[in-house]
Amino acid sequence: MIAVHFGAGNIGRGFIGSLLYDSGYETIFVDVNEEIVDLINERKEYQVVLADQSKETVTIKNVSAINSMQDADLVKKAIAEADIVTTAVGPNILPIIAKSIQEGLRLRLELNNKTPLNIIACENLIGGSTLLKESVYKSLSDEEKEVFNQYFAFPDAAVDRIVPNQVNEDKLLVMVEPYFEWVVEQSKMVGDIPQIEGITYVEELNPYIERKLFTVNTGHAVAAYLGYQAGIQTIDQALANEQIKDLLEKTLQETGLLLSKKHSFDISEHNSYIKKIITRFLNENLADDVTRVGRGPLRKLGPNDRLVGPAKQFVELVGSEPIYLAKAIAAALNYDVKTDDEAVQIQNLIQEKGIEATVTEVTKLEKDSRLFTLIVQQYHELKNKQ
Ligand SMILES: NC(=O)C1=CN([C@@H]2O[C@H](COP(=O)(O)OP(=O)(O)OC[C@H]3O[C@@H](n4cnc5c(N)ncnc54)[C@H](O)[C@@H]3O)[C@@H](O)[C@H]2O)C=CC1
Ligand SMILES: O=P(O)(O)OC[C@H]1O[C@](O)(CO)[C@@H](O)[C@@H]1O
Repeated sequence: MIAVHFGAGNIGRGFIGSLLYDSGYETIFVDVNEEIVDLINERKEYQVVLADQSKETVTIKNVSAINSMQDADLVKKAIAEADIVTTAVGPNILPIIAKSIQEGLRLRLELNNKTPLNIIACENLIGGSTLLKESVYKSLSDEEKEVFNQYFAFPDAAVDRIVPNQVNEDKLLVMVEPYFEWVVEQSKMVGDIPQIEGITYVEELNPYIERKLFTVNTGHAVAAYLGYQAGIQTIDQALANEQIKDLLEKTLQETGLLLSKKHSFDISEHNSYIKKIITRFLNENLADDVTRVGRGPLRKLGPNDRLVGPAKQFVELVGSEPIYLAKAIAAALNYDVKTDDEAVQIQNLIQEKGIEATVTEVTKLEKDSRLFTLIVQQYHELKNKQ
């Protein structure tokens, strides 16, 4: 069985690649990083180390890699023969890889490979595979769309495993947290369901992806932005700060209230989920940099992402003001890491147009709506304290 996986980075090698190997797949990574591609092809294996006291190490074999900048034809051929295609490249890269995927799927049909194929985007966003599908389908004729619909599917997924920036001498080795969760929407799949150890198949993904994005990723973002503001370097150190931990817990109470209302989650079960996540953040073996977790604030402040997404729904469903989410949004707006292009863009916007126009542009919230006003107010409060 062949898996083609786009993105041989932290999640690609440390999570998806590892589960594919455990399940008997030969994995062909597709990446643009020449050094990583060459190393994978040279060694045909790499190691994954658990970030706990055991430091258990597993060797992932049956791997090779293609440099999509140099060997576009090989990528197409690999897709034409694949049994599954997965991605972990980052949401902004999905439209870029869509062209290779489209060409690979076309070649597959030309070669008369009629085996149904599922393409799963393993990214931190709601509807990642759906977004990829839209990009792949953009330039197809109506006739081609029909044929594609018959043989190919793009089931959405939620992936959860913390894999920090790697600082190892061995460039292929990845240190990962022991915990992982990979949930895939079975109702949107075609053909036989891939037997991959570790995937949980569900009929409807929305409750799972919202639970994960609005708890793990919201909580992580709060720790990152408040940690950065306090001059703290890593997530575990941010949580050692009582004030930050308290604000994080209060923010997750807000998202928890919303989630339990919307998806009828049992409150005490959800509180245990929150506790478990906070314990994961406290893992000092990860030494997870606040600037990795806070990266891309423009995306993270998007209308449906981990901060503004739950804040909007909180106003609608709970009917009161999500004060702690608003504080986190204000901290994200104030995140000014010079090496992060999106943080620089936000700071330039604030400089040029002011905070109100920036909130409108970045969050797409209606000006002077209840949430908009709350965020602007929290931003001014934060600036007054600095
Ligand atoms: N690191 C983590 O803990 C988690 C990350 N994710 C998600 O997984 C995705 C990947 O994140 P990471 O692995 O951390 O990032 P990463 O930066 O380690 O890996 C991304 C990889 O994609 C490659 N890439 C970039 N452009 C490409 C292109 N055009 N074609 C093929 N490959 C390309 C990069 O060279 C890199 O190797 C993101 O969407 C992230 O939100 C999800 C859960 C956990
Ligand atoms: O990968 P993103 O979306 O930039 O955000 C970082 C987040 O993703 C993770 O890497 C994994 O869920 C978390 O560590 C963090 O919440």
